[in-house]
Amino acid sequence: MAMVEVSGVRKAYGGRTVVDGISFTVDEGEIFGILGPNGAGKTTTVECVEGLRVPDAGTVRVAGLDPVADHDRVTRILGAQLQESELQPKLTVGEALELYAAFYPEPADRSALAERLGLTASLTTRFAKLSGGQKQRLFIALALIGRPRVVVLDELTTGLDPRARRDTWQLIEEIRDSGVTVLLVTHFMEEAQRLCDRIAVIDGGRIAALDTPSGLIRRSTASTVISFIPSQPLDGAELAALPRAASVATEGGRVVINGTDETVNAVITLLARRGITARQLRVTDATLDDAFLDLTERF
Ligand SMILES: Nc1ncnc2c1ncn2[C@@H]1O[C@H](COP(=O)(O)OP(=O)(O)OP(=O)(O)O)[C@@H](O)[C@H]1O
Repeated sequence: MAMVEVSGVRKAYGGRTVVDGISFTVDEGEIFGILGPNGAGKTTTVECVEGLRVPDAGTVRVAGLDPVADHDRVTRILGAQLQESELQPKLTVGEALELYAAFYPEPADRSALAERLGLTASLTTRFAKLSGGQKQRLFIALALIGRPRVVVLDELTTGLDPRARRDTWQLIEEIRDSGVTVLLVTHFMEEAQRLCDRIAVIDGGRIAALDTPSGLIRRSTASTVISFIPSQPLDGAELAALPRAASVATEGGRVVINGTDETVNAVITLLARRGITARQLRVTDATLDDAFLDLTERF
């Protein structure tokens, strides 16, 4: 079942279109990622899903409900992560949980939620004194306090150190495992690749691609990376002209070519023809990072 349906949504600010006909559905129980460069229209899109913004055209449904017309019912189904500025610095973790629990008719058990998010020891700590990771865990707890069926997490791990980020990823997976659908806005390829079942790549207010992480890598023109140190210098233009070569770079004597299997075969043939040996030859799958650059540049 589709938990979120976005269909032909458009939004302009002061005559400038920033969301230009976006459509996607998020199935119940999946982690759906929205990935895109700065200013692509990601936040505007999810704010339409949350009912915080009204689309100029198109429709949004959350569990079949209109987030604007059925705002109260949608608020009970959808948990949104707060922005930092929305919490009083003097509020303690326990008080914040109590305050937000009061908004819902059947809130989650506060102490169980605090325990699950590793906040039990910080219940009496004021918001201003929490670390970045603790703040993010509190925001997740507040998004879950109403026992939502879907949560929207917008750039949740920005500013966290690598360990806190990985801990947060684990939490997001646990949320999904508990049956909650997750709509995740992120800048981090590694995060999207690790967590998301499907990803919509948004660029310039439009969907540039929508697929599983491995599907996105496959569909990019740069799904394979071949790199080696040639025994003699090679002409970059000649390499760039090889079949399906998407990019060619030289990094400290090492030639790095993004392309497809066809490119790999062509490189090997070229080297053999020239009698050039390739030292430290490596052929690897491209990462989502490579695919993202390729997909957003092409769009
Ligand atoms: N209330 C507003 N009034 C005018 N312009 C806005 C408003 N909100 C957003 N914008 C502009 O709309 C564009 C899309 O913004 P949005 O926040 O949706 O992008 P984003 O993909 O989430 O970007 P980022 O990754 O930088 O957060 C940006 O150019 C932004 O400056």
